[in-house]
Order: sequence, then structure tokens, then C-alpha cells
Amino acid sequence: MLSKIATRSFSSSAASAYKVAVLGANGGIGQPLSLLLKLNHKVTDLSLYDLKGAPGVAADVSHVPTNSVVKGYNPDNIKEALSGSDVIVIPAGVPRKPGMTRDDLFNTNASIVRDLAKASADYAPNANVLIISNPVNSTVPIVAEVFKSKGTYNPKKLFGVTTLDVLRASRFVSEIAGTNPVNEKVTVVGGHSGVTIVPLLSQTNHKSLDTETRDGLINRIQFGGDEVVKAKDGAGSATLSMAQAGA
Ligand SMILES: NC(=O)C1=CN([C@@H]2O[C@H](COP(=O)(O)OP(=O)(O)OC[C@H]3O[C@@H](n4cnc5c(N)ncnc54)[C@H](O)[C@@H]3O)[C@@H](O)[C@H]2O)C=CC1
Ligand SMILES: O=C([O-])CC(=O)C(=O)O
Repeated sequence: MLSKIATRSFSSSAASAYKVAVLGANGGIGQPLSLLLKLNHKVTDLSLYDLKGAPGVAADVSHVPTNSVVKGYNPDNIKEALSGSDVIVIPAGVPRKPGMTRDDLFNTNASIVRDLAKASADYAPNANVLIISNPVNSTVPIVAEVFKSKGTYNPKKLFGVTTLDVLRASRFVSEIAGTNPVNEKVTVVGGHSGVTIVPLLSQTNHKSLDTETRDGLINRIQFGGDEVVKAKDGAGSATLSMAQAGA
């Protein structure tokens, strides 16, 4: 009997390998995202990659007492960084400054994301790939085209990360309604830019908000990113809330 229980508990506690690679790990999002992934017990291998600084972030994060193995990589070692990845998260690229739209980032970020997509397709063709880099509405199609050209495109494994809109919707609704945001589930569909962000308030418990309150709430969810860009005053855009959304 005892041996049966021991066998059962042994087999149920055996963790299968789960490697997550963060490309852009030394950035404003990459660093807190790496920390949150280190705290996730499902992640067994954390691979941190950036143009520079990733080994330092990896050394720092690796002291957090969870069992995952953390390694940092510079561009010379991108193959090793990506090989065997189950999930690749990409927050590499420049953030907005006040007065810019996300589309203004296209010229810089499109080629960064394209090149990282090529490497991902070459070295981890079966990974789930999550794109944070803006403009998400455009960077995701770029990755799709790269994967198609390499014969590795699987629409079920390519994601634009728009979860921050869901977090914001939950929090902003709770502020108006005086509720706990944990209990506010708001579905947000569409893209990740201004009016392409569509929160489905009609599917929440707050269907009967007066028009002015509802319109103000929708506008705040759609332009929450601008709120942070303005407050950071030239120092970038959302990083901490984005890390939470990505993790
Ligand atoms: N999807 C979303 O909801 C959100 C997206 N973002 C976007 O995330 C991106 C990153 O934002 P931050 O972390 O604040 O920027 P950041 O400038 O602090 O960090 C970007 C990092 O990317 C690295 N990088 C640049 N080119 C690279 C390359 N070719 N290979 C590997 N690493 C490279 C940089 O060295 C840097 O460490 C921006 O495009 C921003 O607009 C930001 C917030 C929310
Ligand atoms: O607004 C930005 O540039 C960053 C972003 O995507 C967001 O915070 O939603």
C-alpha cells in the first residue's frame, strides 16, 4: 500500500521539461517578465536573450529560489537560446514616446521582429510564439509571413499579446463599480491599438452604465497605453503591468 502511494505521488510530481525563451530580456518588459517566469513552477528552463545584458539578467534572476534553470544569451548564441523552446515571448524593440502612435514604431520594430521570427522558425519551429513588440497589429502578420516562407506557420501557435487590454478593462471597471478586479472578467476582442481594442462590456455585469460613464470607460481601456506613455514622460511605455499580463 505504502509503495503504491509512493509510486503515485512520484509520478504525479514529475515535472515535464518546459522551456521558455524571452527575446528582449534586458528591456523594461523583459526584466520583470523574466522574474515572473522564474516564479512560475511550470517553467523548467528559462532562456533569456537580448542584444546585450541578458547574461546579467539571467545571473540575477537565477538566484530566485525556484527550481528552473536560467541561462542568458547574446546574439552569438541565439541558436542555443531558442533550441528546444516550447514558448518564445518577444518583447524586443523600441517603445513609444509621448506624441507617437504605435504605428510610428513600425519602421524600427518590423525588422527586429522579422529577424527574430526567422531565427525562431529555424531553431524552434514547433514553439508557441507570443509577440509583445508593437505595433502588435502589424508585427503578428510579419511573423506569420516569415513562418509561411519557412514552411513552419501554424496559426494555432502564433499569438499577439493583447492581454494588457484585458487587465486594464478588469481594473478600470472595478474602479468605477467599486468591486474587486479579481471578479471582473471582461472579454476584449480586436487588435491592440486605439479603436481596434473592443471591450465587450455588454457581456459583463455592468450593462446598464450611463452612456457617459460607459463611453469614458471604453475610451480609457482603448487608450490606457497612452496614459502610461504620458506619465512616463519620455521614459517609455507600460512595462510592469505588461510583464504581469505576459506572464
Ligand atoms: N503588447 C503590448 O501590450 C505592449 C507592447 N509593448 C511593446 O513592447 C516593446 C518593448 O518595450 P520595452 O521593454 O519597454 O522596451 P525597452 O527598450 O525597455 O526594451 C527592449 C529590449 O529589446 C532589446 N532588443 C532590441 N532589438 C533586439 C533584437 N534584435 N534582438 C533582441 N533584443 C533586442 C533591447 O536591447 C532592449 O533590451 C515595445 O515595442 C513596446 O511598444 C509595450 C507595452 C505593452
Ligand atoms: O502604449 C504603448 O505604446 C504600449 C502598449 O502597447 C500598451 O501599454 O498598451
